[in-house]
Amino acid sequence: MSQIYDRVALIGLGLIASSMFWAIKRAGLAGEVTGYARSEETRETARRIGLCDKVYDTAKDAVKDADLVVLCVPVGVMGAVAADLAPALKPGATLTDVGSVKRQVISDVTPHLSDDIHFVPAHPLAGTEHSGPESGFAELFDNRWCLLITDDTTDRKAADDLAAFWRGLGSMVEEMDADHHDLVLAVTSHTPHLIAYTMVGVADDLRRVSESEVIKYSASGFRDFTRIAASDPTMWRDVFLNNKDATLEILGRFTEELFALQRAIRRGDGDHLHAYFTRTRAIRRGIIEAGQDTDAPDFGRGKAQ
Ligand SMILES: NC(=O)c1ccc[n+]([C@@H]2O[C@H](COP(=O)([O-])OP(=O)(O)OC[C@H]3O[C@@H](n4cnc5c(N)ncnc54)[C@H](O)[C@@H]3O)[C@@H](O)[C@H]2O)c1
Ligand SMILES: O=C(O)C(=O)C[C@]1(C(=O)O)C=C[C@@H](O)C=C1
Repeated sequence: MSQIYDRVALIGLGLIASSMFWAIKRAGLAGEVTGYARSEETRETARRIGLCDKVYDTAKDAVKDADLVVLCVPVGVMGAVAADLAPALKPGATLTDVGSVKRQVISDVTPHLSDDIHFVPAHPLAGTEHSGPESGFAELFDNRWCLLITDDTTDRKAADDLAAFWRGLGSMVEEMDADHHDLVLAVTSHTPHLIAYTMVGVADDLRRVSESEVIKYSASGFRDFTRIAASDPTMWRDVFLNNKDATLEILGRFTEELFALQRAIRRGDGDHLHAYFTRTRAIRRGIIEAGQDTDAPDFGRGKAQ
């Protein structure tokens, strides 16, 4: 892979930014990578572990002269962070983000940008339950999708360069519009996270099942739930507050299905349960046949079942 940008700035040095940094270096995609983190402690950690060629104390200094600026902060603060650094952006630069929600981020960020900045939002569909500057690794994006959000106002060269950059980071790239992205992710990521949070909360509430039993016997399905439910609370609070409509829509459908299954159990309607589980098994097999089970069951490195 060859260099795509002279200078890339990473804003917010957590899991995604640190993984991007190591993957940029692995592929030689940028001449120089600068970074900014809000807390002094994170900046110190970044300097200690060699995360970024240079770590700056302000976002404005980090983005100066950057050809690509990547916002890697929680969805709820994207607008405020963009407002802070926008005056220092180089004319003609591309601004992107990695937020898990797109429509709200676009409405929060766009008003702060002048016409000579090309904003191309993105979302890598890859993560772990870990966060912070020391949690990243170069392989995080390998063979995972990265969705670029484009429409007829998107600068074509900026989007094509960003797509090449994400391919260089290891991802497969597809373009999508923001509303569709938010609906798809509500189905495949956001609502499943809420369900995992709930199930772990239920187990915790159930005093008749002791904590040690929950730990001892959670070898399979529930263990995956506990991993998901260990994800960063700030990130996920922001996801739900900023993808409200799509999540509520999918959650409504989910509860209807759950009630139907509950009724089938109460009535002893085995045919209903069997037919339902047969349908869902076919979906799982379809995912495996499509070769997209790179992260299950133990995210990232598990073998497909
Ligand atoms: N973790 C995942 O699985 C995953 C996957 C894809 C996309 N994302 C998205 O990527 C973004 C970053 O997530 P992450 O997992 O790297 O989180 P993280 O918690 O590891 O890192 C986020 C960083 O942003 C910093 N930050 C928070 N508020 C800030 C502010 N006001 N100003 C400056 N910095 C601030 C935090 O200190 C932290 O260093 C989020 O928008 C998230 O939705 C996460
Ligand atoms: O494997 C995980 O930890 C994830 O949940 C990653 C995951 C996902 O739901 O697939 C989580 C949020 C993101 O925005 C993208 C990816």
